[in-house]
Amino acid sequence: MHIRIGTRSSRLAVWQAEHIQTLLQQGGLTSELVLIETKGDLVLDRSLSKIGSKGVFTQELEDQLRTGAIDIAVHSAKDLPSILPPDLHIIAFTEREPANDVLVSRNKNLSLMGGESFRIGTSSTRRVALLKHYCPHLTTVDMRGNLQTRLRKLDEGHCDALLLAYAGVHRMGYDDLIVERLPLTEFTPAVGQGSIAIEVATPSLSDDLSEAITRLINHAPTAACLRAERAFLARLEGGCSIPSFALAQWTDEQTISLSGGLVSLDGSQLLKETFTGPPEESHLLGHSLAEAILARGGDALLLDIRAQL
Ligand SMILES: NCc1[nH]cc(CCC(=O)O)c1CC(=O)O
Repeated sequence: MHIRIGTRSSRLAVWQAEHIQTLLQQGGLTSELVLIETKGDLVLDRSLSKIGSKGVFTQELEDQLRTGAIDIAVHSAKDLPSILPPDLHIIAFTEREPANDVLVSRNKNLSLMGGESFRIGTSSTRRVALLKHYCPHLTTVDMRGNLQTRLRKLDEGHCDALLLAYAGVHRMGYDDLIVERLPLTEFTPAVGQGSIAIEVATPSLSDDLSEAITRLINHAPTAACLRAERAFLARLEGGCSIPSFALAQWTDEQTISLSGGLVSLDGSQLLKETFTGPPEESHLLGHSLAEAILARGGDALLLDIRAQL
């Protein structure tokens, strides 16, 4: 059967959809891309938290899944809300790229820990808050738009550097512009960063086809990690706009370690915990992490964050 793949039309989104297309092709499945604009692509003059907390980059693709205009939707796992409506499901997560953030600049001498002050372009509440916490000497410049737009703004002098996900920078072939790889322990990524997710609507795709796609694309170790991270985010009822962070990693064959937490928007308060457990209990791991963070003052912090966004 021929598969219609729904994707946003940014270069990164199309790269990711073509990557999925290649994996399907290797299993003998043909496909085509259907480009769909989302609110997050069209509204560029407001921060994501102001546009709406959930589904900014996914809603229009989900609408097309439901009408049957597309068979699968390809998203950055990071952009997919942690709680999906009951008729929508994730059937695969690709093997994760290194999940860390990177500093991108034309100036090779810049470093976050270098002590000198410069301007970093980012629109992510997590990155702004972590920068305020760990690097208070730096300033941030609000910057929306796709990777190419941000690089153009960098070149036009709106900022001195960008803070971006390694995965996107690498997929776009901009590795040469990376001047620093940020440590996962301090700059813990957003839930799902570095993996690509396949979403389907229940009645429109046959079980056989769905299973075939899962077999070709899903990376089980990554999926176990993302289940833990997404359970954490679901318990916080957070979208991509709250300054939360979490990363699950395999410690050995049997165990997953999940570190994550919350940081206040001004960076003054940072809550972080690590939980370890078996992959079959990854959901519980995420839930436990969230409960621990909420109990340590995260509940009040979340209220505060929501009131300010
Ligand atoms: N919200 C934007 C977004 N969504 C996914 C990625 C990068 C690719 C990935 O994490 O898989 C990016 C860009 C960025 O954060 O730098």
